[in-house]
Amino acid sequence: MIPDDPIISVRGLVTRFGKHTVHDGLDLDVQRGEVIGVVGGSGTGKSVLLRAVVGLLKPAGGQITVFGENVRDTAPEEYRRLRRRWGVMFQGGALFSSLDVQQNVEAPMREQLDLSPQTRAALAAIKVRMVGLPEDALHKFPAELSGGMRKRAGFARAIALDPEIVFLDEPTAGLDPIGAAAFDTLIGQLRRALGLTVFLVTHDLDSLHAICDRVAVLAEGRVLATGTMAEMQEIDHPWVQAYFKGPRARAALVQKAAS
Ligand SMILES: Nc1ncnc2c1ncn2[C@@H]1O[C@H](COP(=O)(O)OP(=O)(O)OP(=O)(O)O)[C@@H](O)[C@H]1O
Repeated sequence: MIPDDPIISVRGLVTRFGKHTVHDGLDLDVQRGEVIGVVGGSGTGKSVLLRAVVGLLKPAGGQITVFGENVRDTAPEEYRRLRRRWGVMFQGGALFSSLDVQQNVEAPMREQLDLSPQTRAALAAIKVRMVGLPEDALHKFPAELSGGMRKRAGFARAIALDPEIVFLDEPTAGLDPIGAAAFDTLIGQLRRALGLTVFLVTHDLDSLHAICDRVAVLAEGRVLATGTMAEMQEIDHPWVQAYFKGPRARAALVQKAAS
């Protein structure tokens, strides 16, 4: 792969559930090392796009390559090898409720790597520390954690295998503004420290301002526009105007200017 190739490339993606077409010829490129924020109205297919890119959902058409490899048509062993290079945090953290935090973080390691229990435990402890959880969180079950701690634990699991890309589905949803800002800071810090590419599905304008290099707007079954937050101001589309120039957008801008 030549270095300037996109790390993720989606061409002509079509996804359907029965007669309902979610994506109808969607194109998107993500460059290595960038944080891209995927936004769009409810039900426009942001999570479905994420699931298609990581190979959890079979599209009706189009092509998706990650690291230059075709995700859709890989052999199981090849897909397993690809999956090792990315981490996913689904909505709400999506932890296994019957496993404690250490076991949750170890889960991808058990599946993908042949490590001794001691090494796994040591690596899980490092990941938990990296996401800012206290050491005693390791032996807590998801139900014993706050929403913010659960998200951090989900993030620790997403980086368990030292991925090159992390996919985060609405990581700040449901957090109070202080917790959400702290989570944005964490994403920014880990992105810099680990050289991550971040595919971030979000509704959170503050997150877009704080950590995204570029935004991709989903509407009408495709990516309507991509660009910086400043470039979004210039897009002449009713949803884009309402979202990026509405009262919440102005509040987020004021907050950014003050920070
Ligand atoms: N497994 C499924 N079976 C049937 N329909 C589905 C399935 N998953 C998603 N959909 C439909 O696909 C559309 C897009 O869903 P998706 O979850 O990607 O939306 P979204 O943009 O992430 O929305 P939100 O911002 O509300 O989370 C919705 O109409 C949803 O009902």
